[in-house]
Amino acid sequence: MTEHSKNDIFHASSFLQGHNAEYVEQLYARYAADPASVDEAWVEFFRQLGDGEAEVRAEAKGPSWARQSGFVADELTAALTGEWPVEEVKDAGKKIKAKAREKGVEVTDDQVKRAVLDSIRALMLIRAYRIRGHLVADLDPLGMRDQTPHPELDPASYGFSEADMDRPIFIDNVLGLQMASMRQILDIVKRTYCGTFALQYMHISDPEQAAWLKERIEGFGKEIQFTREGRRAILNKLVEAEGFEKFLHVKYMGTKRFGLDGGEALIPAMEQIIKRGGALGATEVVVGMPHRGRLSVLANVLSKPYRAIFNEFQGGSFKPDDVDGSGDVKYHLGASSDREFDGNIVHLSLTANPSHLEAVNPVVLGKCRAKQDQKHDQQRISVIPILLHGDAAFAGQGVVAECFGLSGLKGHRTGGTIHIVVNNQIGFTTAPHFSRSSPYPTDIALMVEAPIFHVNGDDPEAVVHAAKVATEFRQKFHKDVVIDIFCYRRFGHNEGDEPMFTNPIMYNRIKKHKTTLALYTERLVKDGLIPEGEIEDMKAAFQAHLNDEFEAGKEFKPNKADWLDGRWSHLDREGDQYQRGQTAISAETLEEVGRSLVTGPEGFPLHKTVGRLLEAKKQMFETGDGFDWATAEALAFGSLLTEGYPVRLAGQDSTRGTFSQRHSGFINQQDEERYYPLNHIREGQAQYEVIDSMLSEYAVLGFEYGYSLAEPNALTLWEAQFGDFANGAQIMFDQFISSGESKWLRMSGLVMLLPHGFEGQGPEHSSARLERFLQLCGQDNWIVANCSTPANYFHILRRQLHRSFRKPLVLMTPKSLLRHKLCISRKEDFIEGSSFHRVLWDDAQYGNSETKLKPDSEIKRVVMCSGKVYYDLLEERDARGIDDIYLLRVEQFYPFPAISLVKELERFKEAEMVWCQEEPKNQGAWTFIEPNIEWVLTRIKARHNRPVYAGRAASASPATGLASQHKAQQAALIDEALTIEGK
Ligand SMILES: Cc1ncc(C[n+]2csc(CCOP(=O)(O)OP(=O)(O)O)c2C)c(N)n1
Ligand SMILES: [Mg+2]
Repeated sequence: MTEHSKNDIFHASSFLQGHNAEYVEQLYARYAADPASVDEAWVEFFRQLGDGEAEVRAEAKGPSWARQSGFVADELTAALTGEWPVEEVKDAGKKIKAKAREKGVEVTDDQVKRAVLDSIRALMLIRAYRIRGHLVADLDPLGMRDQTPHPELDPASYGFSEADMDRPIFIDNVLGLQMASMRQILDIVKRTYCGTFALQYMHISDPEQAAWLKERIEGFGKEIQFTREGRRAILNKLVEAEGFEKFLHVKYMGTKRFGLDGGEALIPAMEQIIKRGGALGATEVVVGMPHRGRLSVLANVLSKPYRAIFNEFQGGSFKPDDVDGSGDVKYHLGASSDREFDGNIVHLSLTANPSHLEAVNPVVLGKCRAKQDQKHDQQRISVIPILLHGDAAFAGQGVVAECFGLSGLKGHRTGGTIHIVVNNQIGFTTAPHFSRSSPYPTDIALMVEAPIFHVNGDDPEAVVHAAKVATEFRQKFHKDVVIDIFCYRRFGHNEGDEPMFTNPIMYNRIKKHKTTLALYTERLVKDGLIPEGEIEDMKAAFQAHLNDEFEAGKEFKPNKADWLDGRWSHLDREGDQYQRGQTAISAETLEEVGRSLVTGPEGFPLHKTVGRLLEAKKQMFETGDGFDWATAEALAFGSLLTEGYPVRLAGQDSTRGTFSQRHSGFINQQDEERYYPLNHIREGQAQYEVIDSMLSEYAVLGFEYGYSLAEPNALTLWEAQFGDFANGAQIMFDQFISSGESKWLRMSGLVMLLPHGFEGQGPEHSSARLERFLQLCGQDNWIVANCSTPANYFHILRRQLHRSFRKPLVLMTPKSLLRHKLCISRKEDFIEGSSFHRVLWDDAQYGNSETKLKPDSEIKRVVMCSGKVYYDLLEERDARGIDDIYLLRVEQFYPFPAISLVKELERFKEAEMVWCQEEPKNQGAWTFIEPNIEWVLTRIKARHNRPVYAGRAASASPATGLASQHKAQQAALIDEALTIEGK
């Protein structure tokens, strides 16, 4: 083939993707004129016609493409395989004619050509429907969607006029038929792809998945069919969904409930997922959802008693009176229950969430992952996550994309989420063309090649069918699926809102539009399934039931808060925050963990530097001294593992550690296999999982928080690459981690490791914004700490699991201290007799410093500080030979160690009190700690009853980017802290 013709074909192929019929003509003409020059062109051509991307990419040669595309002429196939000498190809027409003649039919050249063209064009049209049929499908109950006919779906674009509609066309079993007329073909593809059920799947490159979906919906006998009972069940659910909202509308007119009116088909769809999921191995479903329809889901899917909901409307609480907690509005609350379908029991839970749309998604996924891990379910079919979304939020909130990003990753996958978009075609007051750039709100799901079922919410059977196929797909392929329920919102955004201000055209239509239930009833009456009038009895019976529940709601009292059930039953929410917990380990355990840390498998090809690190570690264990930060961490992890507590650490590059300090997986330098020493401590130990996470903070932190909500008996940690980046996950800190227990009575023992410290790396690699976390402290909601020794880090980690309650731990972690010669601990600091210290004494007091301090009564100044700056102060004080300044470290900021400080500062009643920090004055601990220290000083009646500040001046940015400026500032603040005026 000449270069010239290759180019031609290349261009022609790209035309073909636009289904350019002219190209077909050209190719045919070229073939007829000179078969030898176009044999490869045919190959290209068939490739273009192949069903699905996979075939396009397949390396198989011509015949398979030809067959898959349903091409007609055996002769052409043979030509491509070389079974036929190419010269004979031009006789193909003659052969066809001869074959026809044998059957007594005379066929002209034109007829041969037309038959070939018909086949090719028909297949092109069928493929176009598979790809784009959904664009013109009957999805919008309001009929407002742009329905401009699409040229690729128009038979005329392929040369078929009305006169060509009825002759038979060979389509080689595509659509399940050997032959079909264009009229029949159109009928089938329109019913399959353009009805009230429209599957978008041609973006899926996995051939098995695409073929499964196609098989499931395409061809004869694949129409949506429900049994009588199935249809009645749908009707019943619609009666409940509509009746519940109507009841609330009457009883609590104008009270916010974010009604589902217009999207009622959601309820039978969820039922179907639970039912089908249960039949396919699920025993648990975890749901996350926004405000819209939440009360209906609680009542009609999770079976929360109607009376409990009515009681909340009447001002009642969701929790017993004797339980503390600030509570939350009723449309944010979680719930759980067991449902049974066909003998399969499925436990359902709805995760509590804040207003922040979509923020709950990663939390739900983390919970599911924990539950799957507890069931040792590698396939992840036993627990299904369902996430519900509004159309505007799904398109707009970035965390949605982040969660799709997590969906296929080893450390974060959950076997596929079933997403349901309640696509009411509006977000508050904003119409879709203002709120997204893509045709559908679901287009974000294309990124993971999830199948997307677009369905018309006024055809509940289509919706339930989609739910069924979606669930089957998820259980089979363990992958995300999306159901996009096109519907509408009958009233305003909430019940006090007037939609006519902003959307009069839509709302004028809605006013005239019958409800989903009314339309479905008409359909069932028409089909003779229910007698006319019966629906009124059904509705009345349901309203009567609600009335009884309403009365019962007046007296309803929640008798039990459920936060300490199951895996939490050994815990106590009111535990004393001063508990130390048994955090020391035995010398034997220390040795045992140590052995695993320094030994890889025989002959394991380690990186040279890692080998040296292991040698250094060996030294630590041999001498019982010099334990560094990373080793202390590994000791904490390892000892917990031996006690049966799994450890799960996720963060960017966490296996190695951002600062090359952790190396908790040994990497085989030949094949990159990973060996995790912490998983080889002893038989029967718990598992260590370290995850190099996706480059996200928001979703990954949310996921780990979710994990910790479902698993109190594991150490779950999230690590920021640098503490600064944690602010990308601010919603998680504000809305969930700091306040979740108070709002929703849900404890979490999550640990957040945030590298922090001013080492001259510039504005973005210095500060973890300690001040933000301190500002959120209240009601013992979490622990905020900044440890300065490896051993204290070890103890605070272990303490997470060795107290009778769980609290999130926000930990500033070091960078330069990872390798600081003074930042080391000794064996005694880990074993019996040791524990966590909220405040730490001056090293001179331990004899760890060259300075011999004067007696307490002669100490002139106490410099209090936290974290890395302590070592700067220590080194400088010792260098200057100062002996009347005492350095006191605050290791835990919150809960504030008031009792410990009273005890320590009482020793220095006459001394000046200084708070020294590296952070600018408007940042760091200063504004938090100043009043706290003042309280302590007043309490002990100290001479100086307010602390003095020594640190950087207030600043817009956390740190300077100029190394010289950093040095000067750092030297100045140390000097300020260590200089006593008038001395
Ligand atoms: C992150 C966030 N931004 C803004 C809001 C305020 N808000 C609440 S509902 C809503 C509209 C949501 O529209 P959509 O997602 O389509 O759900 P619908 O209410 O239509 O069911 C907005 C903007 C919010 N709750 N969360
Ligand atoms: Mg909406």
